[in-house]
Amino acid sequence: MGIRTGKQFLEGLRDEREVYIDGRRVKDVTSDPAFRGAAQTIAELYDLQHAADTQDVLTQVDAATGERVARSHVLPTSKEALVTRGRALRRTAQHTCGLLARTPDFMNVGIAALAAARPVFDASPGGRSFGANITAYHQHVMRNDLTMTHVQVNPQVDRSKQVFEQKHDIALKVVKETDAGFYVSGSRWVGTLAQISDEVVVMPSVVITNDSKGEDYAFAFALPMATPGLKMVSRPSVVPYGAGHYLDNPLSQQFDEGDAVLIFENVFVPWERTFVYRDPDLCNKIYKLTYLGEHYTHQTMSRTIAKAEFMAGLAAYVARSIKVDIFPNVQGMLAELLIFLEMQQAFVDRAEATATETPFGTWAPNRWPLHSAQLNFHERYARMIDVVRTVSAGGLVGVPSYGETQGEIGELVEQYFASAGQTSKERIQLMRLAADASISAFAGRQVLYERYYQGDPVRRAIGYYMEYPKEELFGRVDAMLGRSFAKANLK
Ligand SMILES: Cc1cc2nc3c(=O)[nH]c(=O)nc-3n(C[C@H](O)[C@H](O)[C@H](O)COP(=O)(O)OP(=O)(O)OC[C@H]3O[C@@H](n4cnc5c(N)ncnc54)[C@H](O)[C@@H]3O)c2cc1C
Repeated sequence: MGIRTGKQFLEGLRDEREVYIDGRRVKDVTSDPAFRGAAQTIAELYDLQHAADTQDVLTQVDAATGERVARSHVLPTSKEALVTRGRALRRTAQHTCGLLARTPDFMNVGIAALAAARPVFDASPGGRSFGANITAYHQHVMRNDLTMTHVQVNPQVDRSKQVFEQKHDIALKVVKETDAGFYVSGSRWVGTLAQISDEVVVMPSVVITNDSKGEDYAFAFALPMATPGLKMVSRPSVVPYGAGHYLDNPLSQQFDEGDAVLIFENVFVPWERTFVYRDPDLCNKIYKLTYLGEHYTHQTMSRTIAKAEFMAGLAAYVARSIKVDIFPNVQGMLAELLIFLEMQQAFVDRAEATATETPFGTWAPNRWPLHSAQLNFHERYARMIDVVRTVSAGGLVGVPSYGETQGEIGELVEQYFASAGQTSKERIQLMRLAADASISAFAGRQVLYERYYQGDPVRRAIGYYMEYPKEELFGRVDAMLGRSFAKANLK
C-alpha cells in the first residue's frame, strides 16, 4: 500500500474500537468533539506525505516494493540516512509546533529500532523465537502506514511494592496460554493518542524485578485498537467544546492528542504478534540492547526544537505587539528563550554529527546530548510558559472571546481592544493563542507531558549519572592533581 492520505487514515479509525469518555462510549472518534481536532491534525500529517514540497522530505521510495514509505519507518544504515530522517522529524514537528507530541513518527522510529535489533528477540527463555515477528510487524506498519500508540507503565496502586505484590492486582498480566497464543487481563497506562491510533504496542514494562514472580507481567506485543476485549478509558478532554469561539482555544482544538488507560479483558494475543514473552530480564534491558532510547529521543528532541521555536516566537510576538520589548528586563527574558532554542538545536545537531554504528549495522544518534536535552527540557518548557505569561501579563485575561468581535457589541470591541501594533481582532486572536499556550488546561497538560512522557525524570537522571562514561573526566582531574603536585615542588 505505501503512504496513506489523511482521508484513508480517518476511514481506518471508523471501526469497533471501544473508547469511553465522560461516562459515555464514543461512536466515531473522527467526529466526536473530544477527538476530531487531533484526528484531523494527524490526517493533515498524512496529507503532507503527498504534498509536492514535503513529499521528498518526509518519505522515500522503498527499494523492495517501489512504494513510498515514511522516512521515520526506515532503519538508518548510515549517518547521512540518520540526518535525513532527522530532517523529516523536524519538518513533521513544525506542522504542529511540537504541540501534538505523539505524531506517528514517534512510534515509527521505535518499531524500526526494535526491528533493526532483531537478534535480541530470538533468544526467549521459553525457547520461542520472536525475531521474525518484530521484522514482520515493522513491515506491516510501514507498508500500511499505520499509527501506533504504546503503553508501558503498570498502574499506580502502591509504588512501594513490586507489581506482583500488589493488594489490588490490576496490572496487565498473562492469564492463559494456548498453542495459538496467550490471553491477557488487566490495565496499562497511559496511552497517548490511543483513541485515534490504529494499533497499540504493549511495550515491556522496564521496572520489573528479574524474579520469576514477575514473568506473568513481562511481555511485549501489538494488537489493533478494535481487538475484542480492549477498552480505552479516556481522561476528560481539554477541548472546551461546550462554549466560546474556535479561536479562543486554537491549540486545544487542534492538538489535544488524548491520553487513555487501556483495560484488557481476557484479550487474545497471537504468537505472531508477540515480541517478548515471560522475560523480565529482556524487558529491563530492552532499551539498551535495541538503542530504542536513542531513536525515540531523536524524534522527541527534534520535536521540541519546533516547540521551542514556537514558544520563543510567541513570547517575542506578544512583547512586540504591546511594545514591551523595549525594556531590558523583557529583552532578557526573550533572550533566555532564544538561548533555550539554540541549545535544543545544538543538542540534536551534535547527536546526529556524533552518531555511531550499532552492532546491527544501523546507525544510532549519540545518546548523551539527546538524553541531556530530554532530561532538562521539561524545566525549560515550564520556564518558556512562564515567560509567555510574564510578558503577556493582564493581556491574557484582558481580552474577550473572539466571538465578541462578531456579537452585539462588536463595534465597541473593535475600539477598545487594539494594541500599539494590532487591531482589536488581531490582538484578541493573539492573546487567546497566548492564553491557550500558557494558562489553559491544554497548557497544564503539556507541562505534565514534557515531564513524564519518557518516564520519571528523577529515576532517569539517576540512570544518566550511573551510566555516563566518566573515566575521561576523572582522568582530567588526575592530570590536574599530578601537575599541581609537580609544580608545588614538594621535597
Ligand atoms: C501526559 C502523559 C502522557 C503519557 N503518555 C504515555 C504513553 O503514551 N505511553 C506510556 O507507556 N506511558 C505514558 N505516560 C506514562 C509515563 O511513562 C509515566 O507517567 C512515567 O513513567 C512516571 O510513572 P508514573 O506516572 O506511574 O509515576 P510514579 O512512578 O507513580 O511516580 C510518582 C512520583 O513518585 C516518585 N517515585 C515513584 N517511584 C519512585 C522510586 N522508585 N524512586 C524514586 N522516586 C519514585 C516519582 O519521581 C514521581 O514524582 C504518560 C504520562 C503522562 C503524564
